[in-house]
Amino acid sequence: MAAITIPTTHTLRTINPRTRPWLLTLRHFSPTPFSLSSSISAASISTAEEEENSEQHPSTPSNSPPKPSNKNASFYPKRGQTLELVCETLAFKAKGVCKVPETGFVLMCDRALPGERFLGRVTRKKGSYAEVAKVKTLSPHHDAVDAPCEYASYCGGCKTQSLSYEAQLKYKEQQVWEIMLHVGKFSDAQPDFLSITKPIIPCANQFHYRNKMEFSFSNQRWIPQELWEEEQGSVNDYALGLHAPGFFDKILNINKCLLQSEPADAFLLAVQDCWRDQSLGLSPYNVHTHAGFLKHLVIRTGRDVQSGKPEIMVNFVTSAYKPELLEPLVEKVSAITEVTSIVNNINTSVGSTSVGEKEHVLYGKATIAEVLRGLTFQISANSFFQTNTQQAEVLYGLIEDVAGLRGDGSEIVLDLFCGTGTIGLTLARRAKHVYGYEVVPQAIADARRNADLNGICNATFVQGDLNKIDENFGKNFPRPDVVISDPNRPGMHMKLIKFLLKLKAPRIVYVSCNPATCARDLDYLCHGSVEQKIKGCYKLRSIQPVDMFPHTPHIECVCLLDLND
Ligand SMILES: C[S@@+](CC[C@H](N)C(=O)[O-])C[C@H]1O[C@@H](n2cnc3c(N)ncnc32)[C@H](O)[C@@H]1O
Repeated sequence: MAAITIPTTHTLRTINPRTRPWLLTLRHFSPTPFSLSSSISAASISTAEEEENSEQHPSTPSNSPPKPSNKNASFYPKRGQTLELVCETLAFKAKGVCKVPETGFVLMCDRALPGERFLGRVTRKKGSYAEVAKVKTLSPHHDAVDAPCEYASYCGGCKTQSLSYEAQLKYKEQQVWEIMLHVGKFSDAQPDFLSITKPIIPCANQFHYRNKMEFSFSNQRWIPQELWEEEQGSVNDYALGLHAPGFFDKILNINKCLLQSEPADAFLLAVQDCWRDQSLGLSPYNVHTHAGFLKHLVIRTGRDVQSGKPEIMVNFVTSAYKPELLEPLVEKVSAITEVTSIVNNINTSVGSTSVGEKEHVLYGKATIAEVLRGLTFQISANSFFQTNTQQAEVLYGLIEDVAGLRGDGSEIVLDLFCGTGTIGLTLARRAKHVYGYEVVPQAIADARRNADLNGICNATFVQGDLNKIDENFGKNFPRPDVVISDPNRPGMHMKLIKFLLKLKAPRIVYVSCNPATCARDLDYLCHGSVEQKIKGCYKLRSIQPVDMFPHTPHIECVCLLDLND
């Protein structure tokens, strides 16, 4: 670890947030028809999960990519063509944006970083832009630093480890700005836009910040081309690790991950040391043939709330319930001091999800504990809990600030997508009552238990699918003073947006882990949509990006909306 230079929080906070010089560069970008902005809106909402959801939002930018302009029609790359390119900036999901000289045609390249000159092969044409795969770097990117992780150049987890942290922050902030303009349809000509979009809050710990990591087992270890020679003659083809970028069936074997907690890293190594032992007779799951037993290993780190010592929860996800098969492995790893819980989720589906249809406790407790904003939370294996505990303190502090509760115990809070109740329970201390809604039954059970555990009596948690609400939704709680909405990546369903526009709560705090769907939903809430027959009635007061996940493309935002007068 000595090789990692971690900038101090102090240094990071001295990036001058007020001047934000990148804004000048950005303004130069915007007037071209095939600017970064059009590529962002075209490429923005495209994870499988989100595509599934996109039917609800026929006008999402992903469904209507901008038409090529005449200027760009003069150049249209052919699939398989190799081009020499320079990456100009980073767009959403940390895709490198390049332009063909003279025509300005946009090409997006995964893992190309700003300033990098490289050869790229056109892999896909997507209407107004094309995607390229990097073939060879010709000269390195700007703001380059040595990536401390040995897997950084081929692991699907981190994409920007070799970019200085200051530069990562700059591009994240820039992406939020661009998305709010081009997807959210807010205007930077609006005099207060600069004060509405707040500077990104850096993460104090840039390594070992994750309290949860999910690794996959595979019977076919993926070896990157660079390592072919080195790995020749490897005895075992089995892998336990992370996906190669863009592949569901290629697993890179990983012995340590600099993003997860140090105890979790030691635990991973211990599992790696024994799971292939032939005497155990354990087979990894094959995603093609669907044969095999071990699917995923999920490691969660919490702490003993009394001593503060780290505790580990292990979740073995298997294709069948065969506790006798797992027994020898469980015996070995339960000897590790930090391990306080081992559960087994049984997932018989052919999909790659780690959530089981059934869960069995194999050792210790069924939950793990964590302390957040002075409250204790018990978390089950399948319940959502913010993955970066330390930065969650910062995030929840912000949410509390913008929620602006008077603190006299007179106000009602509606906590949508409440998970284990963390946000609602931190606000309950200042509210009259909190009503939380969440789809995962285990998370609701955790939320209720967490309320009891912390002696909170003014919170009600209800299990339900917020994508399937009907006209009865809203009849079981009084009109809220503040709505907190913290959806997962697909954002809010149109039914929920329509409900909120009818409910007209004075204030909405929208917490988002996907700026593209966030911008789309803010557009609906503020500007409405002729297509959706909705009239916006909110005014955007602030957008605060928060970096919860250094070295990855993920960006969290806390947005405040006030009801129009
Ligand atoms: C980003 S998490 C936020 C959880 C919580 N607010 C927190 O900070 O820990 C999103 C939550 O939404 C839940 N969720 C996803 N889809 C949902 C749906 N259709 N209806 C209700 N809850 C849903 C997930 O299970 C998850 O707990």
